[in-house]
Amino acid sequence: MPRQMTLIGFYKIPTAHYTGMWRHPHSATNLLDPALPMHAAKVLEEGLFDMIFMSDGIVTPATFGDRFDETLRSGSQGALELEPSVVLSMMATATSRIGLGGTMSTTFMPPFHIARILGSLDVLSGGRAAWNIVTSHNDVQAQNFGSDTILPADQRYDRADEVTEAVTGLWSSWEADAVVVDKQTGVFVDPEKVHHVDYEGEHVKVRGPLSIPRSAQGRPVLMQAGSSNRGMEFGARWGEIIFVMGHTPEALHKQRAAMRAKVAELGRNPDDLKVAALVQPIIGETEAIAREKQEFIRSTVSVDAALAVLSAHTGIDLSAMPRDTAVSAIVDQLGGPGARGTAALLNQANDAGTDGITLEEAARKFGASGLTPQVVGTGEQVAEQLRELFDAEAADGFMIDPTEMPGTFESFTRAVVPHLQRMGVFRTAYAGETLRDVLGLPSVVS
Ligand SMILES: Cc1cc2nc3c(=O)[nH]c(=O)nc-3n(C[C@H](O)[C@H](O)[C@H](O)COP(=O)(O)O)c2cc1C
Repeated sequence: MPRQMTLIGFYKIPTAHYTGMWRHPHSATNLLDPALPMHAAKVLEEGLFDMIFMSDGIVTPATFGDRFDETLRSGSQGALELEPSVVLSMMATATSRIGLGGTMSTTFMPPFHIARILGSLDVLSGGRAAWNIVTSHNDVQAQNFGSDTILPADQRYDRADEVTEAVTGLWSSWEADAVVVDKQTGVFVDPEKVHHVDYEGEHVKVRGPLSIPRSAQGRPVLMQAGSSNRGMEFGARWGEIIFVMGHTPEALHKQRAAMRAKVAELGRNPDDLKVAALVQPIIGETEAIAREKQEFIRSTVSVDAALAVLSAHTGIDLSAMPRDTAVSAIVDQLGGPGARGTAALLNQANDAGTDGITLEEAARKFGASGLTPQVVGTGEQVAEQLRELFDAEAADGFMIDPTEMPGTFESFTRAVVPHLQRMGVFRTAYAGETLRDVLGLPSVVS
């Protein structure tokens, strides 16, 4: 079978990367009704997506003007953040095949907690869970978890290695056939097939075993999105799906090749890694309608809301900075935790213009898509652009960044997926029951 594309839907409320998503006339308003995430998951399952994914920021962003006011007032990213595993559990009950990806931070969550929550989701969903492993970014997050400051980035990744070793150890603490449940003999679980983990690192310590058996797919799929050298090293060791952001096909191709090379260096098969690029599709009945939609999105960006998100991402309070400051001048200041990826993206956006862009122009771009590349056109044209990126090996698949919730998922499923299928780059039926089967990833034995 020819190489098949991986598709992941980014479920995020009130907004994903387009700061005005919740205000879009086609977006739902029942944001706290479980019917909304359940519907979104069902729509993506109809479109045979590999997974629905939820990120988690674990803080109300408050860098802009040193207050959370603009974030909350404008409903920009982080204004509302439901705990992913709870929402994913509801999605699980509404679906039977689609993967369920959730984010948990290795910096703040103990390994037993992570292993148990995602392990439970994995067991109860029939082997459909995935863990987006993040190390978090800043002190304000740490302040929600009992510390004044966050560990330095490299130490966070050292801790993440230990937490992931412990979590995967816990997920392996029950042998596959440990559960007996034989009413005749009265044996519930074979204790010979359940083992302590006795993990002891510099940062974490856990005895185990886990209090739940293995899932149908052995353990949840591991996802990651590091962009620093240390982050990529971590991703190469653990990642089965890696998220990337790139402004050009060349930049994406380079990132994918670099990740595959690092994976191979560690003795893993690079084909066991799916590199998923973020894209924001804008789909119209005609190309002209799609362009109008793109312009509508651009024109409804709030510069303050975008600057609030950008401030949170870079760790720099951009509230008092003159709007006509050249972006190149700001990029030079971006050295803080979590800022490198944003700085690199701003540089790419900047390079796209001949004279460079101002802070206000950057905020308008950032507020429309978070600098995620927009893919604009009819369903067929969007499918064609994705197929080109896929065929050029710029990515193994895509994370679909919505501009309307759940409208983007509905139009993508109905207008784009059939063309991808016709082109032979996307499945026409789910292969197998578990997420690992669907992704074509090896099952976990040990
Ligand atoms: C698509 C995508 C989703 C991400 N989701 C989260 C998230 O939910 N929570 C989080 O703290 N960081 C998230 N990140 C940030 C990454 O985990 C990572 O920290 C960032 O890309 C910077 O890389 P570095 O950690 O190597 O510096 C995400 C990044 C991308 C590209």
